[in-house]
Amino acid sequence: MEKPDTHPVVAAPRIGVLLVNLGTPDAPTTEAVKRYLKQFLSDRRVVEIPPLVWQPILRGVILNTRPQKSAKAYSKVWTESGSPLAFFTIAQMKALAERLHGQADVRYAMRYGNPSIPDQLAAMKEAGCNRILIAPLYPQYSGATTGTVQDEAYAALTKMRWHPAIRTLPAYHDDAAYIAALKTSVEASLATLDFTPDALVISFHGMPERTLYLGDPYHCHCQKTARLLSEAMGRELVVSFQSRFGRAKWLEPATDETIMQLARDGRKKIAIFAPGFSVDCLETLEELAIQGQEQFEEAGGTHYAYLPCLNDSDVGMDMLETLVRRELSGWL
Ligand SMILES: C=CC1=C(C)c2cc3[nH]c(cc4nc(cc5[nH]c(cc1n2)c(C)c5CCC(=O)O)C(CCC(=O)O)=C4C)c(C)c3C=C
Ligand SMILES: [Fe+2]
Ligand SMILES: [Fe+2]
Repeated sequence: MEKPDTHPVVAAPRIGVLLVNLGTPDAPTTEAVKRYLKQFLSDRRVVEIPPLVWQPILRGVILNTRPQKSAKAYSKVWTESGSPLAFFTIAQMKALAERLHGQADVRYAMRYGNPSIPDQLAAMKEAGCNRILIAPLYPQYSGATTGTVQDEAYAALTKMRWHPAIRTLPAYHDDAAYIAALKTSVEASLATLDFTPDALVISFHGMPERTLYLGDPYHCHCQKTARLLSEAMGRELVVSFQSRFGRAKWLEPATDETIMQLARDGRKKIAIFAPGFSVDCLETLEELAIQGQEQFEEAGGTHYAYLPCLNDSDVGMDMLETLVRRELSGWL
């Protein structure tokens, strides 16, 4: 390499915080959803079937059928500001940046779609961030969520000559700040209802059941969140797992079957919430709030309420600020 005339520019050092969520299509169209699902469902942390077997199924069947169906579902919850998952994640980033008073460069990335983790890490490095906290926004750890975010970040670092120091936010499924925020948020939402629920359902995104036996802690993390919240609230919570995908057996009981059974058992008024999602998204606003209500009423239920995620609420941001400041200790 030819020797340049000047020393390379070295930016003033900064602390960076990168909030990372799952990602979402760029638009509620078949094409955009297809692009998104192709990247998402090609992640070997998400679908643990050998690519030689899986890719022909994905490209031949799934990507020719599911995008159209999913695009219809997305269009029911899409807003003027775009996908709910994206705009709530951006709102969280802005609120956290404000709370950290310029002490850190706060950005966000998506594991699938845009902005990508490698692009954001490169931009932060360029801006001088030599210490970066990567915060996957998943309270419960799973290889398919937290694990793959960390894989992607570490892979991006292999392209950098001068690494920033890296910290990662651990799963916070049993953190007192998280449980307290959920209790406050759920109780505040319940107080706005014009009925008293006969049952309170806590729904987590599902995973293939075999991941539990392979050592993924996700199932235990969900159960522990539910137990701690139930103890904190002093009331029973009915645990279930939603969004089944594919033919394998998933964690049970399934949310749709659970709510229909509650109606059949005479529990005609229910409220449901999903604390495994940091922000509201397709899986909560369409599957729980819309489809869930239809299923419950078809089974004879009379009163149904979906309670929102923490999103960028004050109580949710108090919690996120507590977690982030803790991980930044010694840096800030
Ligand atoms: C919160 C944790 C999540 C886990 C665990 C998870 C596992 C998981 N998901 C799929 C397949 C799909 N998930 C989809 C949407 C989706 N999933 C999560 C979160 C978790 N997924 C979120 C936040 C979202 C919503 C995204 C949005 O844009 O709002 C979808 C796409 C939608 C659809 O076509 O139904 C698929 C597909 C698998 C296979 C899996 C476990 C291995
Ligand atoms: Fe999912
Ligand atoms: Fe378990």
